[in-house]
Amino acid sequence: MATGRTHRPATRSRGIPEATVARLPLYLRALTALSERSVPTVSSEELAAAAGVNSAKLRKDFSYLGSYGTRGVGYDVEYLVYQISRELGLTQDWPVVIVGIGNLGAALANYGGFASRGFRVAALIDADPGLTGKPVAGIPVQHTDELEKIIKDNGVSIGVIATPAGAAQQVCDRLVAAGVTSILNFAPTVLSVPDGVDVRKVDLSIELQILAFHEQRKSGEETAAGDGALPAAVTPRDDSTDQGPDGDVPAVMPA
Ligand SMILES: NC(=O)c1ccc[n+]([C@@H]2O[C@H](COP(=O)([O-])OP(=O)(O)OC[C@H]3O[C@@H](n4cnc5c(N)ncnc54)[C@H](O)[C@@H]3O)[C@@H](O)[C@H]2O)c1
Repeated sequence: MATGRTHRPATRSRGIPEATVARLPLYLRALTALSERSVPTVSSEELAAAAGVNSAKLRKDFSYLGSYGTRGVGYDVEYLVYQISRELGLTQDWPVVIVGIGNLGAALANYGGFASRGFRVAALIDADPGLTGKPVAGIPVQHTDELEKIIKDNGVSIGVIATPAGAAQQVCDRLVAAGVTSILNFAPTVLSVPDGVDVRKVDLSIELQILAFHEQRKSGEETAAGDGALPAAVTPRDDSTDQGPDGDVPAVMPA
């Protein structure tokens, strides 16, 4: 559920659009579930439904991979798993460091889903000397003094930041200077990075705010429907009557 942007052009150098890249993990998750059930082939419609994507978009996405499926048979599940994994760079092991081993960092360290997807937690790093040497998820926490050495020794290119917002930029700068080129940022702050460094931001509160917006809109529509009126989004506007008492235009949310 990563949100945010990567510092990359909209189309990757190999011609795969960034929006397609963002959907590949959705296909992979659906395909992995089919593979676990030993399903040999899948139609574009079935896979699109399982991934929550429109089937025409799926076919277009797969054409970038050179995968067109077989008419009447569909796509070979195992081969597509391999193709997408290869395209996403998941056929190799990616050592990851997590910086900031508080509530969130510890939860991430304990998350089994990283390893099963080829992301090995190589080290846990925290500035609190009281945590140094303490095992979290079986891995002893190391002090930030060791950050550069840890990155170099483990060949780490992906860093996860789970520190307070105030420390995140400084941690990011150190990670980048040490050779990290991809950052997953959980701290609620915008990070500045040089060209060539990808940042993805995860922010649950932003996701919740977007849901709140939709909830508000839905309840507005229900109220309007309950009143026997059309939902606000489709209520025809009558500019002669919808001015508020002091001339303000009432807040009607456009569709
Ligand atoms: N993205 C999300 O959806 C989401 C959800 C929860 C929390 N958060 C954010 O994640 C961060 C961590 O939250 P938490 O609840 O785990 O906080 P926490 O206070 O439990 O843990 C923060 C840890 O960072 C360490 N730290 C502080 N400065 C550091 C530095 N310079 N270098 C290395 N480590 C340092 C602290 O010692 C502490 O162990 C916060 O920024 C919080 O806002 C984001």
